[in-house]
Amino acid sequence: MKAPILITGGAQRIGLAMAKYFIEQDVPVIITYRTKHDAVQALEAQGVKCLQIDFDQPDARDSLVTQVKAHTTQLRAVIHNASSWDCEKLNPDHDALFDNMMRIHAKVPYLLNLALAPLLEASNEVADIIHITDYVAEKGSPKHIAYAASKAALDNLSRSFAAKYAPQIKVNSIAPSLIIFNDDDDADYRAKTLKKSLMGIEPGCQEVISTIELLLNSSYITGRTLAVDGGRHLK
Ligand SMILES: NC(=O)C1=CN([C@@H]2O[C@H](COP(=O)(O)OP(=O)(O)OC[C@H]3O[C@@H](n4cnc5c(N)ncnc54)[C@H](OP(=O)(O)O)[C@@H]3O)[C@@H](O)[C@H]2O)C=CC1
Ligand SMILES: Nc1nc2c(c(=O)[nH]1)N=C([C@H](O)[C@@H](O)CO)CN2
Repeated sequence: MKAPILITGGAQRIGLAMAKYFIEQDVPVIITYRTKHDAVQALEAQGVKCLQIDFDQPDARDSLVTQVKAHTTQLRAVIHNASSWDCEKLNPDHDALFDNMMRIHAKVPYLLNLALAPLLEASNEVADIIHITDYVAEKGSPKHIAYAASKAALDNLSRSFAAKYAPQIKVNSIAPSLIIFNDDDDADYRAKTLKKSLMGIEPGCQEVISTIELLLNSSYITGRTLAVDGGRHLK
């Protein structure tokens, strides 16, 4: 029996695409979800262990670790995908915004990596931790200041945990720019965003999945950040 992959925020969009991909590859999957999207029922029918976890709740991390340990004795990978793309304009309580961004993007991955390491080390092959960050971790973002800073913190965790857990566990970041739009993104925003990269496309979830597979299949890449950004840094 293969060891499962844990994906946080797996009930919609990129996280859901990851879960569906690994199910198709006959890899056991555990997801966390906050909102019970329609997809959760379908995932459960396909054998995915779906855990309702709101990381803003104080007992969330302990509850997740307890439930994961009750479900499996080993993990093949943990993919920290759950995220809140909040901004200063929509959240005038900047004190709370900063704490919320740091919690979901840095504190939760930090504490889960420490708590779940024994399960990853029990894997019968080299295991992986993958942090899904963002291009703006490198560049910053005047409209998503706290978000970008929290993603930069998450990116830095890759280097510390890579050094701490090698050689049994590899730890890397994937730093996407535009992957998929949100349904409420209007035509003007879409056109403006597409122009920000050299490739000028909305690549879709498979772009991230292919990068995850590259990391899972590598025996050597660790402590690194793989940019998936269409050459945005050169525009
Ligand atoms: N989409 C894109 O183009 C890009 C995405 N990224 C990164 O890729 C990853 C996936 O992106 P995308 O699929 O768009 O992500 P989403 O914005 O769809 O968020 C993914 C999930 O995270 C969950 N989540 C948010 N806050 C919490 C919380 N406090 N507790 C538990 N779950 C929570 C959400 O739950 P709920 O459904 O309840 O809201 C949601 O289902 C993210 O890390 C994102 O930052 C980076 C650059 C571009
Ligand atoms: N949690 C999320 N993070 C990000 C999202 C998103 O929808 N959810 N979207 C983006 C944008 O696509 C941006 O990369 C381009 O405008 C960034 N992060």
